[in-house]
Amino acid sequence: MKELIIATKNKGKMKDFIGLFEPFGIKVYSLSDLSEPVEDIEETGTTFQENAAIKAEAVCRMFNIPVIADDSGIEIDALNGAPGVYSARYAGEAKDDLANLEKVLDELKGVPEEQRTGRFVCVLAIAQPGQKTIFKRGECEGTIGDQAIGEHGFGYDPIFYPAGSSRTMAELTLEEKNQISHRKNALDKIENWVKQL
Ligand SMILES: O=c1[nH]c(=O)c2ncn([C@@H]3O[C@H](COP(=O)(O)OP(=O)(O)OP(=O)(O)O)[C@@H](O)[C@H]3O)c2[nH]1
Ligand SMILES: [Mg+2]
Repeated sequence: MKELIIATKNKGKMKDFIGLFEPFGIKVYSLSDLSEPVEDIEETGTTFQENAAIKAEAVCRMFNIPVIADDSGIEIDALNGAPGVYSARYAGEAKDDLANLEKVLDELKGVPEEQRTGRFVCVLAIAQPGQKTIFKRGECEGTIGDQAIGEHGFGYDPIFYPAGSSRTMAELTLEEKNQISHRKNALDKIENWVKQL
């Protein structure tokens, strides 16, 4: 079976990726799956693209093989695009999914439904030895609810209604999320690269 390293330690992202790469017959490994421990990579960028590049290129240099990184987040229009690039740490360095979504719900208190629009964004970076890094962006439009509903997924999934859906992203099965997500939409754009692996 073909193998690929994803430069992430996020278990929720990895679940998505395992499902997304399975149809290609590719087994994906996160940085937590490797026998050599990889130190946390500091995300010093101010854009998804910068952070995706930092993660993919650092791990590509370590192992000298092609690596994919995902930098992602949720942009909420009524919050001027926040949490955006800072989604993982919105409520503090602990990267606490529940605290993050509660902070968003708090900040959106009193904001009417039609103004609760936003989107998930995913930028994938492919770093390959001796080559320029490639970037592809995927988005998933939707609205933000007023309470957390659903057990699947991670992050802000329990408060995010994909456009046209009466269920939150966390009420969808992994297979359903993987048909419409920002991650799927970004991965579709590198399908040819994935197929030639
Ligand atoms: O509900 C969600 N469903 C998703 O599908 C999703 N994708 C991203 N996010 C949010 O954005 C942060 C990524 O930040 P991020 O790209 O810096 O990753 P991270 O720091 O968690 O892990 P790593 O990949 O850097 O190791 C995550 O923690 C989440 O808060 C999502 N939330
Ligand atoms: Mg991160």
